[in-house]
Amino acid sequence: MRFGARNAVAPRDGSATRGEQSTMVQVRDVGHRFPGTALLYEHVSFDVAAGQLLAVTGPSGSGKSTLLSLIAGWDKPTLGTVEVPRGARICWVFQNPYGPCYRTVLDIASFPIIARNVPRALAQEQAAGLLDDFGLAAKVDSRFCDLSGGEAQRLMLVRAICCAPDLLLVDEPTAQLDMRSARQVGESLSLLASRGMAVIVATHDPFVWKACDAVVDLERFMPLADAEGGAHAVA
Ligand SMILES: Nc1ncnc2c1ncn2[C@@H]1O[C@H](COP(=O)(O)OP(=O)(O)OP(=O)(O)O)[C@@H](O)[C@H]1O
Repeated sequence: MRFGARNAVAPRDGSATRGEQSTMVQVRDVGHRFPGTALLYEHVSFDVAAGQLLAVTGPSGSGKSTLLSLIAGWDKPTLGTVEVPRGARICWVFQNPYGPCYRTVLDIASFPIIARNVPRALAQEQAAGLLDDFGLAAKVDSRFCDLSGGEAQRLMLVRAICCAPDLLLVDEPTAQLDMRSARQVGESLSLLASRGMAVIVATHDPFVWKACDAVVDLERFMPLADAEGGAHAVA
């Protein structure tokens, strides 16, 4: 699929038209530079609706993580606008899985649910169901530090769902994973989107691209590429 930079990401199941979907992120004509540096990119425009999975790719240093932080509201774009509905819950999954070594997988996953005042037994039941969905049923009693890299990354995704976000931002989730684990993470991200959240993942990984509704390649938005004939988003 190839689409113009201003178009919405295609509906996941093809059933809804663009107007019927709730837009979670609207990026319009965005360009960004840090003080004293050149523009990383310009004229970046796309929408992401609830239930959609979008990859942001580009060479190292092209500004993938920076774009996520503009969407999260941590930074303001130098040019253009980024809009996320007021009150939307945003969750960020970092590149390196992190957790307390001696806590169990079930403890780590259920904590955000317990923190919303759900009784512990019910929270653990909900978390256990999600861990099962993400292939971690056999690991519920394992300690965090005994998990493989892929398992730990999938636990971070489960934990993110347990925070009940509307928008999930995921930064390079497969950087240290083998192909099988990378494919599993791609499938897990797709599962998250199918449950109704908007998911944006910064990634170089073709296994993750495959799972996505669309891919925005920042290389096409670098000022030089623009001078050579215009910017596009591709999928
Ligand atoms: N606060 C900052 N001040 C100045 N420059 C910055 C700042 N944050 C990031 N940069 C620079 O902006 C560029 C884009 O960084 P960013 O981390 O967004 O790239 P990336 O595409 O995610 O890279 P990678 O794939 O290597 O993780 C880099 O050259 C980086 O050094």
